[in-house]
Amino acid sequence: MSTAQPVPFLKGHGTENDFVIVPDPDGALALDAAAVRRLCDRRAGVGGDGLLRVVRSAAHPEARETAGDAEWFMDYRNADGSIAEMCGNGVRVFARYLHRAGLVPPGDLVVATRAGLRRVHLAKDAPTGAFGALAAGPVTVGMGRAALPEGDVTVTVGDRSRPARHVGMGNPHAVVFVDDLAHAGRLLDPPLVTPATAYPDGVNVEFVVDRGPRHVALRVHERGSGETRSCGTGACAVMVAAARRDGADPAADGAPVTYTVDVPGGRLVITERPDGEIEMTGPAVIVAEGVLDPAWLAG
Ligand SMILES: N[C@@H](CCC[C@H](N)C(=O)O)C(=O)O
Repeated sequence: MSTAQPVPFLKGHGTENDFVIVPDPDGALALDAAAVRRLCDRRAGVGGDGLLRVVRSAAHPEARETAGDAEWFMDYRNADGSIAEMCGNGVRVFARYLHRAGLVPPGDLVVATRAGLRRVHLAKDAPTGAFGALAAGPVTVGMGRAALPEGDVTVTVGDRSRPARHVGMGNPHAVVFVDDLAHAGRLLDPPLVTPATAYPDGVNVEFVVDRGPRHVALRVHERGSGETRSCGTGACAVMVAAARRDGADPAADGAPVTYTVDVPGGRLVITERPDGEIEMTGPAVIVAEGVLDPAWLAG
């Protein structure tokens, strides 16, 4: 990327899935994969599981057509610089940033993502922070509908192979039910997922245990980021896979179903409605802001 000016940034997280936030309203920054990797580097950079570039939809070629419905586009990148369609924790943090920056009022807003439009609700009566903006409090996101492609998928970690459920949440997921989250091992390397043709663009893998009635816990290995402390789209994929396994299908039952999904970095509450829409509620926190040295960023 090239710029002579200091570049503002913020750091935030949602259930400890952490992000570098780069406001770029006019789409002026050419933020390439190398710059994203530098920013997300936990030792030599700011550090994050991913990066949220905040761009006006009208200023981004992938979002221009949706500018009438959503003023802002979430340009999400994984820590390795790759592009992803959607980030569930990220979109809550993105909305928190927009409000903190005075770009949207609390209440409802629509954010454009590569997976389509996402409706976000920022609670109006949440606690106020030092800058007079909503500092905390839950954020609810309409995450769209899950896709449940047919076909068997297998996930292998070490010498152990297990069946998995393929769930699409705008991005790809393989959900594996296990007896003990420790059995997933250290998850330093991406689990092997077969057949490879099921996921031509890679996959996020969630390992899930039961905690109680309609209450599960997960660990996740994210495509492009490694093991993270949370994944919002992954939690939604897990919720749907757990509901079907438990015999709950809101479209057939005519009643919503809600699961609590614990992640290493906190808790998400997820509801699937009879029309198939999935709503996720969880925290979104901005922890710092500053400026980047343009010379460092240029590499
Ligand atoms: N952590 C995110 C998902 C980020 C994208 C993912 N790694 C992918 O490549 O699909 C979330 O909260 O959903």
